[in-house]
Parts: sequence; structure tokens; C-alpha cells
Amino acid sequence: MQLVNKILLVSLLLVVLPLVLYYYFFPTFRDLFFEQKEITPFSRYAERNILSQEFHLVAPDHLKYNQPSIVSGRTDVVTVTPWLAPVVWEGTFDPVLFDSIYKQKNITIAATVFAVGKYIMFLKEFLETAEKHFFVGFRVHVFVFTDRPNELPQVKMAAGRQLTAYPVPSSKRWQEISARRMEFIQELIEKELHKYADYIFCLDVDSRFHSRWGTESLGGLVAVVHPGYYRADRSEFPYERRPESRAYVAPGEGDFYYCGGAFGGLLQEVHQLAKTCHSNFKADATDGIEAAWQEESHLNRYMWINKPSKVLSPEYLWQDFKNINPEVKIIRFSGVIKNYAAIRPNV
Ligand SMILES: CC(=O)N[C@H]1[C@@H](OP(=O)(O)OP(=O)(O)OC[C@H]2O[C@@H](n3ccc(=O)[nH]c3=O)[C@H](O)[C@@H]2O)O[C@H](CO)[C@H](O)[C@@H]1O
Ligand SMILES: [Mn+2]
Repeated sequence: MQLVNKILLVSLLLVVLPLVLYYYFFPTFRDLFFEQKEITPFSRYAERNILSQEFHLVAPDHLKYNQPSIVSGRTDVVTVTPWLAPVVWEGTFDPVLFDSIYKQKNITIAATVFAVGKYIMFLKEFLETAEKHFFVGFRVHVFVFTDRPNELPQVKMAAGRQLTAYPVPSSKRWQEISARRMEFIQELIEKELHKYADYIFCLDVDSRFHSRWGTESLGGLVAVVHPGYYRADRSEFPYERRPESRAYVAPGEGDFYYCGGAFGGLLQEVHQLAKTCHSNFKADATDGIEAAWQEESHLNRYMWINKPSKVLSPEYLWQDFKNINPEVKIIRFSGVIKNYAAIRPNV
């Protein structure tokens, strides 16, 4: 009897043990039976816990700031879109509160700026004024895409802020420089930024900061309303109007006309935007069509379908040649007056 028991035990072990070892060391089988991963719509955010980062707004206890109101506030401008995204105007947010919330998240903000050909001359002022106004007190990494890395200006940057040159080819057409921005932004995110950056803003270099541009501008997908068209009827917006183009916006459609010179948001969102605009731009080129305002047209098409979760008022990209309207209480960032013929490689 005892011998029968022993034989049974040994033969059981001989069957069970290889099975256990097999399931343990053979990952596909193991995954299949033991660890089947749940694919959720949010899994692309899981790695950096980005989603909670964006929506979990924790304020420090005992922070003192002005009492908020839901019955008084700015009445001269619209501060929310029809899809209930905030429109950021001076007087609609508390900068101290915002900074305290985002300080606790330990975020890194990347900024991209293109300085190809003669446009390198704008870089010094752009960087110097960014030091004074752009996410002061936060970790900021500025990437300059340029064909002249040796001409990078010397600008003293505060602790936690850095500058990196990213070499790109020169071009004989300004349209191509402007349009290829989406391609290089996509590449930078895939190669580098995904490792550590949380948010990104993509900005025109021929501009300067004049006042605070800070954490109030952060959001999933962030667009700036163009200063030239924010009072205009949508029929006047310079969208791409040829249906053959992938940037086409039909008459009677489109929310706002957004700037190509400033946009941003969470890294994942901007990656999706850059990838889509780049591939649509390329497909258009194969068909022999270039949208009216290059990547700005593609961006506007993208934002019509993918509504921005935060809209920045034209305070965030004004133009120096424009008279200031009364609803604009502050100018944060503005394009300088320039002589196109003197600085662009073609006219
Ligand atoms: C306020 C705003 O929304 N501006 C848009 C408008 O700008 P602008 O008329 O201001 O165009 P722009 O000449 O500033 O070109 C856009 C950007 O491309 C880069 N660049 C351009 C030419 C060059 O030789 N070297 C160089 O580096 C540079 O970063 C510049 O800031 O129309 C362009 C047309 O496509 C873009 O959509 C811009 O974003
Ligand atoms: Mn510009």
C-alpha cells in the first residue's frame, strides 16, 4: 500500500511539476492564463499617470487667496466655449492658486521654437523674455530647432531651466520651414520628450513675452485664438477652403481661428496633433496641394474635430502692429514687427 502511495505521489509530481514550470517560464501561456492585461482607453496614459496629473487638482492646505465668485467676474468677454472649455483671459484665474497646485505635481514643461536661417536673430529676445515670464519657477526645457547651432545666443537661464539645440536642415522656402515643424515636433516627442516631459508648447520665434504665461495655460489640448480674427465672422476665417485638401473646413463650420504660432498641451495630445497634421500635410503634398496657411490650416482642421480642452485668449499671442482692444487687459506674448522680405529665404 505504501509503495502504491509513493508511486502515485511521484507520478503526480512528474506531471504537475513540468506543467507549473512550463506555465511559469513560457510568457505567452502565462499571460494567457494568469495575467491577461486589461486594455482601457486610458492605457496610453498609464505609464506616467498623466490622466490623474491633469485632472487631480490638489491645492495646499491653508493657502490664502481671494474668494471666488460665480456671479461676478468678467462680463466683457466669453470665458467658456460651447463645449465648456475655459477661455483664459486676465481676471479669470488666480495665478497664486494655479502655481501652488502645479508646484506639487513636479512637472516638466517643454517648449519648441524654430530658428531657421535669419530667424535666429529673434532667438535672444525670445529666450531672455521667456526667462522673465514663461513658467517662472518651473522646470522648463527649451528646444531650438535650427540650421545654425553655432549661432545660439548666450542666455543665462535660471536653475531647472535648460536650452538644447536640435539641428534641422535649411530650406529655400519659408512655407516648408513653417510646415515641417509638425514633423520635427513629432520626432522630438518620440525620441526624447516622452521620457520626462509632461506638457509641451510650440511657439513662433519672432515673438517676445511681455507678462506672465504660466500654469493657467496648462491643459490636455491647448489652442490660442488668433488675434487677427477673434472678432470676425467665421466666413472670414482664412481656413483652407478647397475640399481636395485634408485641411478643408467647410463654410458654416469651424469654432475659432487658432494660431499656428502657439499651441500645446499634454505631451500625448500634442503628439497626436503633430502626427496627424504632419501626415495630412504629406498626403496633401503627394496630391500636389499645399494648404493656404500650411500647418496652421491643418491645425485648425484638427482643432475643429478634436476640441481643445483649454482655449487661450489672444493675450497669449498678440501682434505688435495691432492696436490693443479694450477687452485685452494684458499682453503676454506678441509677434514682433518684421520685414518679411529681409528675413525670409523667399517672398
Ligand atoms: C501668429 C501666428 O499664428 N503666426 C503664423 C503665421 O506667422 P508669421 O507670419 O508670423 O510666420 P513666420 O514668418 O513667423 O513663420 C513661422 C515660424 O517659422 C519659423 N521660421 C520661418 C521662416 C524662416 O525662414 N525661418 C524660421 O525659423 C519661425 O519659428 C517662425 O516664427 O503664419 C505662419 C504661416 O505658416 C505660421 O502659421 C505662423 O505660426
Ligand atoms: Mn511668426
